[in-house]
Amino acid sequence: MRHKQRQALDSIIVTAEQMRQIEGRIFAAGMPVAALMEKAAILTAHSIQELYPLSQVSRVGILVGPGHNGGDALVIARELHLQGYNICLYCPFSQLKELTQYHANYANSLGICSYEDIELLEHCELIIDGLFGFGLTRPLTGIIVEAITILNEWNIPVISIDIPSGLHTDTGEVLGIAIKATYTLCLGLWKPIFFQDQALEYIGEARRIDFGIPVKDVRAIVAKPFPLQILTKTLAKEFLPLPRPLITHKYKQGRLLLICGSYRYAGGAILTGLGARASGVGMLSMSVPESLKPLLVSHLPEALIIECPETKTGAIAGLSPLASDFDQYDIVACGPGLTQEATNIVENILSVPLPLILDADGLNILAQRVMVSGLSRRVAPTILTPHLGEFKRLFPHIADPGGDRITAVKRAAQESGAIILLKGARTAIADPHGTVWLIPESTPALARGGSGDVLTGLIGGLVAQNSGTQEILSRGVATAAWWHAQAGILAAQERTELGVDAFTLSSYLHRVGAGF
Ligand SMILES: NC(=O)C1=CN([C@@H]2O[C@H](COP(=O)(O)OP(=O)(O)OC[C@H]3O[C@@H](n4cnc5c(N)ncnc54)[C@H](O)[C@@H]3O)[C@@H](O)[C@H]2O)[C@@H](O)CC1
Ligand SMILES: Nc1ncnc2c1ncn2[C@@H]1O[C@H](COP(=O)(O)OP(=O)(O)O)[C@@H](O)[C@H]1O
Ligand SMILES: [K+]
Repeated sequence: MRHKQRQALDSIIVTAEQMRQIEGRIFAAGMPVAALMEKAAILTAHSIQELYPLSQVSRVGILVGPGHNGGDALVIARELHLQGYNICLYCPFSQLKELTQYHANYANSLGICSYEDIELLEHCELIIDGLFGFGLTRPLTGIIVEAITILNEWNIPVISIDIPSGLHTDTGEVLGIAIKATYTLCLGLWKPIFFQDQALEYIGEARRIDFGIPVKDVRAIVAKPFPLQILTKTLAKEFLPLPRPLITHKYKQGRLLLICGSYRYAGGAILTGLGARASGVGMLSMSVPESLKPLLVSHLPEALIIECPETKTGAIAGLSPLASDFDQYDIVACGPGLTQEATNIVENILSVPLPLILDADGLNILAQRVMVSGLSRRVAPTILTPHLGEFKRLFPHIADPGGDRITAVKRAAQESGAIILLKGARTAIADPHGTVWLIPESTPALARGGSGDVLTGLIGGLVAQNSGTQEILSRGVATAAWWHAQAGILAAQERTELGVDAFTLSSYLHRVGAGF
């Protein structure tokens, strides 16, 4: 049980303020500050030694800041020195926090040299960045900016302690300038920065150092349901409808209606259908313009393809009676490849009393008609899956979603009453109650036309098999996004990042489940 609770810390994200409060509880309960620093820094030193053993690297430059990030750096400096590494420190600050000053004095007594000129570290084979951690709130200036500018131009691997110095812990914003790390060793608990697109190129590869923060202290500060959560493999596994019940039938395994496609964007409909197919959904129906029916049947023979009357240019003009019998479905997904001509389809579908996913042109039409504010009046939940461009059109007043994406998606969900999935390198999913799910890893191989269509079908098919409260629904959406990203990673490993077209991606989806 306690092991499971510890494991749960893998999926929690805390803000800088929450981290401060958790730390505060530990200190108030009697843990000496120096002892906690020692625990965290010793484990960090071990990780550094694993990554860069003495057999490969001997000259190590360590950047020491004025606060406890600098204190960690000095404990690491001492340990690596004692192990035989050749250490030199860069510390341009005259005032250090008391504990940091003690460690600086001791490092000095061991004969570890310390410089105020960054150029003297140029011949190091590894740099450890302990300038600033989650205590940084104001922009860097002066000599530190110059030092980081020089350092970022060197071709030396950098390990950042806790976070790359110069980044805001919560938003991932660059405060003046920031260190570009090769690895970042996150101390204790994951922070939002690790899931903010704008910070990713500074973080490099991220690892968490679990130095034994008591679960009860985390629980006391971050109440359930946790406001920021990572969709881990364990959580995804719990949600996938595997194994299937022995006694079941197709109508019990989810009934999904996709409304998609046009003469212009016929491929989008196929890809959405293939995403849905991979979800294992029991019964897939697809409403498409009538002239596309033969094409869709040839690609998705198992699906019920419902032909709809079409406009002169080949967009859906209206839903046929079969597609309008909404008792037959558990969920509807609408949008990929519709074109903006299908305005009345989107307007009408909003009044259907079923969970509804809107993507692509579904979103564009929603934005154009300024219908977002009406979503909260829907009797069933709505799921919007915008990329950044679509998000800006839907929520033009929400400040710079390219910056602090986590806050932006949370606000959008709270304002609209919909579940919002904001696509990106780290896709974020927010529900109207304030929970945000983050997808911890993905691949730029997915940045290709059509991969979003596959995602829409996959979400629809998965959620159709396990719909329920809004909480369950948002977790289902997040699980589908995790699944999609994992399939991308798997495909990119085998075929390089250039080999993951959307059709190929859809053919890798089933292999993710097979790996469980
Ligand atoms: N969370 C935890 O439980 C633990 C945290 N530890 C370390 O403590 C760090 C946080 O330490 P602190 O709160 O001391 O903060 P930091 O070490 O992150 O930096 C804050 C210090 O930098 C100064 N400062 C802030 N902005 C500045 C600027 N623009 N220019 C120059 N100086 C500036 C502040 O006056 C303060 O002294 C973490 O990142 C981590 O490395 C560890 O020691 C062990 C345990
Ligand atoms: N740099 C990236 N890293 C990881 N995933 C990405 C990246 N860029 C895009 N993606 C993913 O690819 C998909 C693209 O979707 P979208 O833009 O809707 O494409 P389309 O509409 O052409 O199908 C999303 O799931 C998104 O998260
Ligand atoms: K740092």
